[in-house]
Amino acid sequence: MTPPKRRHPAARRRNLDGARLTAFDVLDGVSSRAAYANLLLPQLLRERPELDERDAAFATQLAYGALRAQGALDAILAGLVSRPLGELDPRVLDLLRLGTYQLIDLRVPAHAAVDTTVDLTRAIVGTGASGLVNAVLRKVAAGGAREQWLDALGGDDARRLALATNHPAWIVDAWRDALGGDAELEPALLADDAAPEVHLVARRMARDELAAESGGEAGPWSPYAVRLHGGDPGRLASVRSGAAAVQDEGSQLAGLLLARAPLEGRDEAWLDVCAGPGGKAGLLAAVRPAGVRLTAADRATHRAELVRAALRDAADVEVLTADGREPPWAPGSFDRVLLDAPCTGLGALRRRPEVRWRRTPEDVAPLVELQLELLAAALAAVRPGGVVAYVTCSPHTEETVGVVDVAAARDDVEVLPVAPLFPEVPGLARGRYGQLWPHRHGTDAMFMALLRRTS
Ligand SMILES: C[S@@+](CC[C@H](N)C(=O)[O-])C[C@H]1O[C@@H](n2cnc3c(N)ncnc32)[C@H](O)[C@@H]1O
Repeated sequence: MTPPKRRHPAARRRNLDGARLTAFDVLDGVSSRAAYANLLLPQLLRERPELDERDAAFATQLAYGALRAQGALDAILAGLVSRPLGELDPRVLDLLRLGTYQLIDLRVPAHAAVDTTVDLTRAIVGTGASGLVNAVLRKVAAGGAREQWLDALGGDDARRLALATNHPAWIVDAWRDALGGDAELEPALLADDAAPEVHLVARRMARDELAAESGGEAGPWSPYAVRLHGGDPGRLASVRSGAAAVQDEGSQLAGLLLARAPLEGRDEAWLDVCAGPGGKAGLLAAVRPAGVRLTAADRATHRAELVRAALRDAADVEVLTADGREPPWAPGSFDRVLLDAPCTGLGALRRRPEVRWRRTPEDVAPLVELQLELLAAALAAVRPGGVVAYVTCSPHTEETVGVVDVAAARDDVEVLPVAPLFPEVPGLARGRYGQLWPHRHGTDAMFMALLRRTS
């Protein structure tokens, strides 16, 4: 006898609001499989052609918004659920976050936000959980919008700033420290929380042509940058062909730093020691003078493969899978070395909405150790007189100024100030080093330093 078919809740998903279901699937992938929202969401949207442009935009707003706002959402929910949030079924917690985000941030009318979330809960988790979700979301709705909720949650100014700007407290502290005080802290954090514009880089085409093709505008700092206000850059023929690529304008400046560094003597061999997935290597290959050979390495095989793909049309390049600390190249082989070091990524949070909650202060020390080793190895890889550009997509003082100051203290190393190489970029100097900020420059918070081997 065939056993009776059990109706799995997923079978009822068909009748659900597609945008909200997709947003839930993103939150669920992030919580249960440590997925990256910026990779998972586009994949789900491709797999669900029934979602029109408006649905896709709403799913994106919901998923990214709820992930960014997780700190405030959880602070609200913790006061309304009798158990610690960590003891809830993770799917129920994600559904509560989605509903709460709609109520306090998007101001979706209570009946729509609550009813659709209860429907999702019934279909995905079961009827038992839908009662809890209904009761909690009604209390959220009764508490008003985000401002009222933040007032009700109370706490000191630091907690309020962290909740209001959607950052964990330790990241707020790191940004305050890097900015040198409170004066610009709130605008900086708000800019770090806002959805970024898409920036393109014109690698093997004129920037004007790229602007015309994409409908974007020339970026203010990099001579290769075009900024887009919307649309899918993957649809552009020049991006498909590799003549252009998506790249934050700050990352473009970090690559240009290496190319612009003053250098005496031989200038034939450049190295990008942490090159994967190949963004900066692609720009370096395009802007290097004729006769320069570019070597690009990455420790991870799959990242080195991505570099190979990014450089597929470039002549005189070599891509290696190599650990920059135990390199296959001889000491002093290169004239210019870019070290775009692995880091916490605290300066690129606006692109990866969930990363701020995944990172912890304990991540910093092991990264600093790696960064110090890689920087020492990068300095060994350049000839006397050669230059090393040290770059991170984080403003955290320990992995930026802290790391470079150690190398700068050596007798055979001299610091070359960054800001004079970019006279067109105001507010760039961080002492002798350079620091871009989303609220000042509309870029990721990239840190840049330039060192010369003197002997
Ligand atoms: C910030 S990413 C580089 C981004 C890249 N420069 C770009 O613009 O596309 C850092 C890279 O360093 C690589 N990495 C980490 N440790 C390394 C090591 N010891 N040697 C070489 N590469 C390493 C990681 O695999 C990662 O791809």
